[in-house]
Amino acid sequence: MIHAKDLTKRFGDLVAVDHVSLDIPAGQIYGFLGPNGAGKTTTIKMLTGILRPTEGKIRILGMDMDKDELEIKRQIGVVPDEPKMYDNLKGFEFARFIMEIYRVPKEETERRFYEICKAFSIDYLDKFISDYSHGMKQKLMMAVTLMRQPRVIFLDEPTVGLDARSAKILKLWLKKMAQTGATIFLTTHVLEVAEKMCDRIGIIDKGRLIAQGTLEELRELSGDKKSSLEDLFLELTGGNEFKDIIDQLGE
Ligand SMILES: Nc1ncnc2c1ncn2[C@@H]1O[C@H](COP(=O)(O)OP(=O)(O)OP(=O)(O)O)[C@@H](O)[C@H]1O
Repeated sequence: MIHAKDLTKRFGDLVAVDHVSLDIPAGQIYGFLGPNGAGKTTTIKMLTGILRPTEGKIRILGMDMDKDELEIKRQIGVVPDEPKMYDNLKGFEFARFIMEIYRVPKEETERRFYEICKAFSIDYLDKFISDYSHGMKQKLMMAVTLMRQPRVIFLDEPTVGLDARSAKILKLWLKKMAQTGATIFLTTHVLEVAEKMCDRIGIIDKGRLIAQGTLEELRELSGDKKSSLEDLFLELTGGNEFKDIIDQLGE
């Protein structure tokens, strides 16, 4: 469903994403982890057609990004870390606008939209988006994305800004969608989110995919079957310099 081969993005001399290859089948929740500036957002932007790769090939839902970019964009769902929305619209107007652009079956989608709003406690649809907090915008963006039931969904840091209840609902909703065959790609710094909900995890560092697999496979890679994802992550991305700092701090 999500397939990338040797995906690379250079910004001048900086190689932000360096020959990353991914193969994520239908029904899988894939967690993309990495330190700040590792290349997660740049990867998502390329996979969703927002940024053109310097090198590499992308296929989503069996379509080639070079040839079918518009159709891919019509079929996928994207929840960016900083959703850009129309400040001068009210929440329910924004939802209608999205329904029109994507030409979805209106009645059924509207019913699902209100069901999702209820689950996420979105009770501010008659207010202007300009008056929303970051978390309120994030939730509305999720609701208008999930109401379309896309078969492939990308979420950049989806739990940032969400309260504990909304984060829990989101996890359950995404799991339910994956069970019905949707493919979900999410980035997160919250290792607990990755540990609890992702079927497979990829770790990117300085643009390179340094490890990929189930939690079990990552544990085997480190040779310690009991490691937590936090230990594995720090071991893979930390280096000796980090260990020295931790030692100095007495951990
Ligand atoms: N438009 C751009 N122009 C130049 N450099 C960029 C641009 N976008 C990203 N970068 C650089 O590419 C690298 C990867 O950035 P990216 O935003 O993909 O990281 P990230 O893993 O999402 O980080 P974070 O966890 O902090 O959000 C960084 O060094 C960043 O400064």
